[in-house]
Amino acid sequence: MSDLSASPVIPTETLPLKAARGLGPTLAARAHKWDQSREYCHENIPDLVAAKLMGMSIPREYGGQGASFLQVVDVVEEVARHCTLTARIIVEANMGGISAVMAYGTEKQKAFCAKYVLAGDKPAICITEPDAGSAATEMTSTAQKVKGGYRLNGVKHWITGGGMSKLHLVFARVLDDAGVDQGIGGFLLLHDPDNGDDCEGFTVARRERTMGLCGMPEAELHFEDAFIADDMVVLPPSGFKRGFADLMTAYNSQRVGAGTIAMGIAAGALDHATRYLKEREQFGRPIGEFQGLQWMLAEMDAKVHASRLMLREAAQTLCGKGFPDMHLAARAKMFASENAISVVNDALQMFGARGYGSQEPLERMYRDVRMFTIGGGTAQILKTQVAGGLLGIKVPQTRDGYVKIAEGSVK
Ligand SMILES: CC(C)(COP(=O)(O)OP(=O)(O)OC[C@H]1O[C@@H](n2cnc3c(N)ncnc32)[C@H](O)[C@@H]1OP(=O)(O)O)[C@@H](O)C(=O)NCCC(=O)NCCSC(=O)CCS(=O)O
Ligand SMILES: Cc1cc2nc3c(=O)[nH]c(=O)nc-3n(C[C@H](O)[C@H](O)[C@H](O)COP(=O)(O)OP(=O)(O)OC[C@H]3O[C@@H](n4cnc5c(N)ncnc54)[C@H](O)[C@@H]3O)c2cc1C
Repeated sequence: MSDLSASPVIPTETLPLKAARGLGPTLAARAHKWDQSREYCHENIPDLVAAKLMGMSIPREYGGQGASFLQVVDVVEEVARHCTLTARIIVEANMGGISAVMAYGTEKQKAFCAKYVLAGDKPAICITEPDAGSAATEMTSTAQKVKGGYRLNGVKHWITGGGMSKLHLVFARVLDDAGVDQGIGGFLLLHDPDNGDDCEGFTVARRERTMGLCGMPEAELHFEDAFIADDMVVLPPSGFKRGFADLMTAYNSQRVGAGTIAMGIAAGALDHATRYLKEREQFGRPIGEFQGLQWMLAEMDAKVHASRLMLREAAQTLCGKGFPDMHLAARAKMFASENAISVVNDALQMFGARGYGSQEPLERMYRDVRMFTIGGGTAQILKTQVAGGLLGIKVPQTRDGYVKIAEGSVK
């Protein structure tokens, strides 16, 4: 468990954090390559495995380090300063889907998933569909109960790592033998064709061409009667009826991780800007002597630091199921992602034309950071969630949502 007495500011100097700090310059030197080639950073994976950063949050009994979410976010911030792509891999190798399995899974599922993640696999979490993005509970992918398991049907898109990830946690609407909707469950699907584990009925249909994080595949996945055996169903603790709530409770850890990547990019951009303000001279003096830029720098620093504090608070304020509190996670991720875009934008501005070119990492960081008010729950959705918490009311978004509450059909 995390050291809850840890200072809210100074990261605990853990072995993983030391390892991440040691890897920083190497990751930074390679980051441009993945961005330009749009290739996955396979070369980084052995370094992450050797540094025990893949699956550091997995309990020791399954081969991990048993690291807390607080210790994970410290590593994520450090890596994100240098390479967004690698930071996203570390988040999904320690939070979100893998954390749901470690919390809700069977012994077999935990050991099975730990093996892949510890060996370097970044699991994919499959929630979003073409017609169910923010309105995730309107997903139409189904898991029809059949003898020995379930048949998955549907389309998921914007799946991070699609085509690269071996493990997939697929959210789907469970239908019993009679086709009656039971609620939403999580289904573990292995896609590892190089090792003969190709799931029939599962296809990677296409890859998005993205503005940032260019080395990470964002793919559309098709499920056509893909069979998932009973023992690969992640049964949420409250059953399928509240399966979405339980699975999203686990997902809140990934929201904190995603917000930390955004903050880490901004922290890295702040480092670059601070360096440049002392290096660049105009009017016979370092541009850092101009008060306007000094004030910008101070504001950037405050935004990064406030984000860091909120994220570290969320990482260590755990709900009953051992995951970050929903509202703290939403607030931290919303705040960090919006402010990170602003900070990276200002840092790029301080470089003048140089910031707009590829001699500095700022333009890549600016393209990378832009996703974080969208992926992981948009800033708008998270603000609604925070407001609902502040008001102490449910905030249904469908037109009949409030009617159902009034009628008592929705609690
Ligand atoms: C918009 C939503 C919040 C859901 O809204 P709905 O009005 O459709 O449904 P609700 O009644 O609000 O929720 C149903 C049920 O689940 C509980 N819930 C919802 N969210 C959470 C949460 N984060 N933590 C815990 N519990 C949650 C809610 O309280 C209800 O429970 P009760 O029935 O009241 O007990 C939701 O659809 C939403 O979050 N939409 C955004 C979609 C999203 O975040 N997608 C992420 C996909 S993965 C990704 O993007 C990866 C990229 S990243 O870098 O990580
Ligand atoms: C880089 C990247 C990686 C991703 N990785 C994954 C992944 O690994 N797994 C996965 O499942 N998904 C992933 N996603 C998908 C992501 O979760 C969705 O894009 C996100 O939930 C928003 O859904 P949408 O794109 O359909 O936008 P929409 O829901 O169509 O929203 C469009 C706009 O309307 C706003 N909006 C919608 N509803 C409301 C409302 N009720 N109130 C106010 N505003 C509203 C939104 O905030 C947004 O501005 C990823 C997305 C990106 C960009």
